[in-house]
Amino acid sequence: MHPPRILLGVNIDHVATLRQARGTRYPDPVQAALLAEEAGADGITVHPREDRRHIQPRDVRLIAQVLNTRMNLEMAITEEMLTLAEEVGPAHVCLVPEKREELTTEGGLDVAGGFDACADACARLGTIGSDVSLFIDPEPAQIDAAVRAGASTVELHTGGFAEAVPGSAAANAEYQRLTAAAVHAAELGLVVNAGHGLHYHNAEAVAALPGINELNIGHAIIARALFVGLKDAVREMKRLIIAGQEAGLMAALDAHDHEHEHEHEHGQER
Ligand SMILES: CC(=O)[C@@H](O)[C@H](O)COP(=O)(O)O
Ligand SMILES: NCC(=O)COP(=O)(O)O
Repeated sequence: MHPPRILLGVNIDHVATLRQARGTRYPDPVQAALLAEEAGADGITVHPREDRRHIQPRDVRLIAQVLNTRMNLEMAITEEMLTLAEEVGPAHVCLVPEKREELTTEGGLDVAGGFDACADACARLGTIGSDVSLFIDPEPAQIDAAVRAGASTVELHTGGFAEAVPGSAAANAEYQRLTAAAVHAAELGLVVNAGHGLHYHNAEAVAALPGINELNIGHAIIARALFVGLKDAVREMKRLIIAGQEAGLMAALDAHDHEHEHEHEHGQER
């Protein structure tokens, strides 16, 4: 049976980055969210940061009122953000680590190290009906802790893979790490998403990882939109990740057939 088609969550933070750079009213992330949906986005991701560098709480409130798909609210575990989540009631919340001085999210949430805060946030967000995801490095200990904390989903941080030189030993090692993590998380019953730093040259490979439910992609799509328009940028990314998922499924089938042939040959030798 064919698994469900891979989903694309479009992160629109960087529409707001451009607006905040000049303090104008445009470009409007609300408009971006609706255009992305029209082009086939399966969900819209927003990450209001403590320093308000891009998406503002007001954007989050407005977007929540007009979305036709679902909101994935990325947030640090702070009282202010938990209160915002309770107010807007997003379908999904992804808990992320946050540092003011970072250019972008540098690592995954340390669920094992900050277990009580994560488990409390999962329980609190569960009461408003949000599915809670934890944005983690592709490490078995973090995946195990995510299950214990009560999360339904993990988002594997793909930054290590995205930043490695394509085709290098480091990129291959990161890819193996992501593969093992995706398998491990799925075996534990978690929904497995992935994201961060993905673009038009690496997202297909990540979509081919086993059992990926959704990729969340922002910066590259908004950047591409400058040249081709937001709708085409979303459509292109969607085509790429669906092709990646298909390629991953074909490769898994080939590997499975190969294994059976091997077993058969060895069986006959005995
Ligand atoms: C948590 C995560 O993966 C980030 O990708 C985030 O949503 C991007 O944040 P910035 O765009 O603020 O770097
Ligand atoms: N969680 C990842 C995300 O929302 C998008 O990250 P990026 O594509 O902007 O790096």
